[in-house]
Amino acid sequence: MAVELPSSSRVPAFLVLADGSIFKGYSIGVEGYRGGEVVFNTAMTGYQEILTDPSYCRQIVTLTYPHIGNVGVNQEDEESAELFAAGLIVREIPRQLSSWRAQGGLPEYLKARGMIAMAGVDTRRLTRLLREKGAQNGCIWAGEENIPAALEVARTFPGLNGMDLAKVVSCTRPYPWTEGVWHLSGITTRPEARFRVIAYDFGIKRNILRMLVERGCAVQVVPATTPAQDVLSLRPDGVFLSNGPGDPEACTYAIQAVRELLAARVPVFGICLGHQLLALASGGRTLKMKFGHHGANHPVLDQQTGRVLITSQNHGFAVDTQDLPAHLTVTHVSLFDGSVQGLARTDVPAFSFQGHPEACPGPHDAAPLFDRFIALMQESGI
Ligand SMILES: NC(=O)CC[C@H](N)C(=O)O
Repeated sequence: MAVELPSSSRVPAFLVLADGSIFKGYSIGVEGYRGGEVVFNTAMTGYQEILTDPSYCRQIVTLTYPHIGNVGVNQEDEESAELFAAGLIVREIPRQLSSWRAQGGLPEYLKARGMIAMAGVDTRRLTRLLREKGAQNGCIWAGEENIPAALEVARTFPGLNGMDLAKVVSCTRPYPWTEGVWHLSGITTRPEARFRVIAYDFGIKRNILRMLVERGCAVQVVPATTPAQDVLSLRPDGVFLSNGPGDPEACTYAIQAVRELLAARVPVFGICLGHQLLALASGGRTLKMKFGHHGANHPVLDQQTGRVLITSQNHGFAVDTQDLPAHLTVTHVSLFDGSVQGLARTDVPAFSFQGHPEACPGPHDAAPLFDRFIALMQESGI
């Protein structure tokens, strides 16, 4: 049951889009304002994973599912140490939590972590607008109303095109991922490490690191700007390219590094931004999508097996299908719009996926792609 706060104690909040549209509601986070690109996500679960996914840096996220916060928050569901989204917009916040895993409520968490967020918004109207016009720049504002000032912030936000944000969210120093594998029983185990993997942190999510460790990888995470020679000098069995925010074309240093790694024939696996970087380093191109893919039920066709995978997605750029170089094979396509969802190099051991095989809370249909990376390292090591 949702128990609403008395409206007199609510701080007003509003969203203004660059096209002048206004959405009013009330604050469920801290007071202040932020500009960003407004995107909608259709997932019914995983709001905490979304807020802490570094790929949402500079994006204001609206969730189409109307009740957000029902299961509260807990430490284990964070995909990184920070709340990276620029803002959160929901229809309704239930005041009563129902989960044995909850360690606290969402509004308290948003406030403690300095997030600007609002509820009471007609998220269906907002989503329809974004679908029709495409992702919009906007300003989320919590506190005393000042529409002209918010409109100015929305209109001066430069947009994500050309923005290199991987460098902004990446770790600044290399570190080993030391966490073991937890089990619901409360026991933590550490599978024997058989492969040395270097993971580029362009905005890496913790569940990726967990899935690599579960499969016998010892993982060293390195900053986004690490030169390929530094990575190769560690003689890794494989290199992982993480997800991350912003425009992939703007990450010129990473594109160069991936090119050198491919030339060295080290096994490479890329997810989302990592997939786009693999394409760019291989001579492909990327483009900005109208409103992107953000959800947890996107059907993707595996062209090799004919199987359909239900996948989690979060991207606003995509690999251009036009003029793909001959050494890139399209392994997966979106059944929503035919966009490229998976690539493999025909000449060197490298492949990538646009969606999220690590999706936590799922779906898990694409998880076997991690096993494919293990197999690739195994074959290459012989
Ligand atoms: N989740 C991601 O890695 C997103 C990749 C890229 N920033 C995009 O929007 O397409």
